[in-house]
Amino acid sequence: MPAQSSTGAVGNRPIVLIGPMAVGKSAIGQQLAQQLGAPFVDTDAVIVAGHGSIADIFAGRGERAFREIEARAVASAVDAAEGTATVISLGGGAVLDSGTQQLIGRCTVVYLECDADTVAARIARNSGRPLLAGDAMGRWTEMFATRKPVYERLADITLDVRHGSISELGSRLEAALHNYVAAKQEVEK
Ligand SMILES: Nc1ncnc2c1ncn2[C@@H]1O[C@H](COP(=O)(O)OP(=O)(O)OP(=O)(O)O)[C@@H](O)[C@H]1O
Ligand SMILES: O=C(O)C1=C[C@@H](O)[C@@H](O)[C@H](O)C1
Ligand SMILES: [Mg+2]
Repeated sequence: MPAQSSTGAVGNRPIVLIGPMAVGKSAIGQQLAQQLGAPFVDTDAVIVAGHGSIADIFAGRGERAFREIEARAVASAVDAAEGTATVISLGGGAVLDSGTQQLIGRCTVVYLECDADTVAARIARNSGRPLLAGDAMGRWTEMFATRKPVYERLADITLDVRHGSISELGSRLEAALHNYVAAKQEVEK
């Protein structure tokens, strides 16, 4: 039995993780990539590597500039991943951009579904998320209410991440991807 599963069973499209802040996009994305033996890209990390901390970009250049940088980072990541099962974790607000919404139509989009109770402890330890400054939980809840319909509309797969460790959720996501790809192949026959 091989230690890692083949990426073939999860298709040859980039796998894009979306969802609100602190839901686990980066952690579960990295876990999934490791399981699949696939490349992993975290677009927030790409932005930080190229432009400095997200908090500094927001403070110095504003959210609008951040969103422009973010849209370019997502487009480059998706372009570079074309034809492969590269796992790409987006920032929580990346899908608000209409170009990004269109672009990830070429990918398998996974929405990590969560609730305020599950993320509360992680948000309380918040650091480096400028949009959660002040009343972090209030801000998270407000943003989630606005963004939830967008996440739901873009999702090919929805994974409930309210229970389970990062490695358990990685395994559940891999199984969900197998089912999704098999069902798609059946329809295309
Ligand atoms: N299922 C889980 N169990 C325990 N801890 C978790 C779980 N999922 C995520 N975490 C932890 O919660 C924190 C936030 O997770 P992560 O950074 O992956 O969120 P994110 O969705 O990428 O957030 P952002 O939108 O800000 O990038 C991290 O410390 C991560 O290790
Ligand atoms: O939800 C958001 O708007 C954000 C989420 C983070 O991943 C970062 O991209 C940034 O802090 C903004
Ligand atoms: Mg992240």
